[in-house]
Amino acid sequence: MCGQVGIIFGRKRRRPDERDYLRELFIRMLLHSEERGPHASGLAWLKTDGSHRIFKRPMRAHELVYEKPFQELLGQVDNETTILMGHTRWRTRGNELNNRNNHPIRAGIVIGTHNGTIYNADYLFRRLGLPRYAEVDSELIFRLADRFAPEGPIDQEGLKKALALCRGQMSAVLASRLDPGTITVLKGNKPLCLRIHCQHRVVLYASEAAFIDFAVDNEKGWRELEVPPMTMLTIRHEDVRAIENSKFRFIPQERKGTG
Ligand SMILES: NC(=O)CC[C@H](N)C(=O)O
Repeated sequence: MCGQVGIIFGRKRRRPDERDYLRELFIRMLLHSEERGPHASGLAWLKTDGSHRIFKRPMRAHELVYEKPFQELLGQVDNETTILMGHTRWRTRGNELNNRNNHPIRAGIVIGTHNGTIYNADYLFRRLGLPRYAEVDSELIFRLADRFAPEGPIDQEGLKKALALCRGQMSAVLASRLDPGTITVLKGNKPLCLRIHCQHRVVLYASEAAFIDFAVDNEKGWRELEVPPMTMLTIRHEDVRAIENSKFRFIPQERKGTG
C-alpha cells in the first residue's frame, strides 16, 4: 500500500483562517492515511520562489504530527505555497530506518511521493545511468523526471517515454523546484482520488476517497475530478481549474515474479 495525500494550491490571497482550515484538512487526511503505511510518514511543501522543505521520519503519522518540525513546516504554508504533499509509507524496497528511503523524495530538482513498486528499478537505474541516493525503488520516478527537466520544467513527453520502461505499480505526485507552479499527477494503477473546490481554489488528493470525505466532512463545493487510470494530469498554481490531462503508460504488474 502506501498513502498519498496533499493539497495543490491555486493562486489566491487566503486569510489566515482559511489557511488554518486547509492545514487542518491536510492533517486529517494524513492521519487517516496511516492505515495504508505504518512504517514511515512525511510531508513537504514547495513555494513559488522554488523554496521547499521536507520532513519525514520512520514513524507513524499520529506520532509525526506531534514532532516540532512537522508543526513548523505546516506553519510555513502561506499564499505562495503551490503544493503541500504528504505520504504514509508501507515499505517495499529500502529500510525505513534509512530516512532517505522515506517519502517525500527529492531527486535533483524534483520532489514527489509514490504509491506502488517499480520492480525493474535497479535495472533501469543502471541501464539509464541515473544517480541513486537511496535504496527505495520510487527514487527512479523522480530521477527520471529530474533528467527530463534540464531547464526547470519537466518535459512531459520525454518523461512519458521513460516511464514506459517501468514495470510494476505507480501513482505519484511530483513537481520541479524550478517550475514550482506546475504539479504533475500520475494516476497509474494505484488508487488516487482528486477533488477540487473552486472557492478555496485548491485540489485535494488522497489514495482513498474516504480520507477526503472524512477531512472535508460535509462542506459544500467539493467536486470529484473523474480521472481514469493511466492518466497524467498537469495542475497549475495559476489556475487550478485549467487541468490538462493525457495518457501515459508503463508495464502494469501486480506482484513481483508474476504477469
Ligand atoms: N507501498 C508502497 O506504495 C511503497 C512505495 C515504495 N515502493 C516504497 O517502498 O517506499
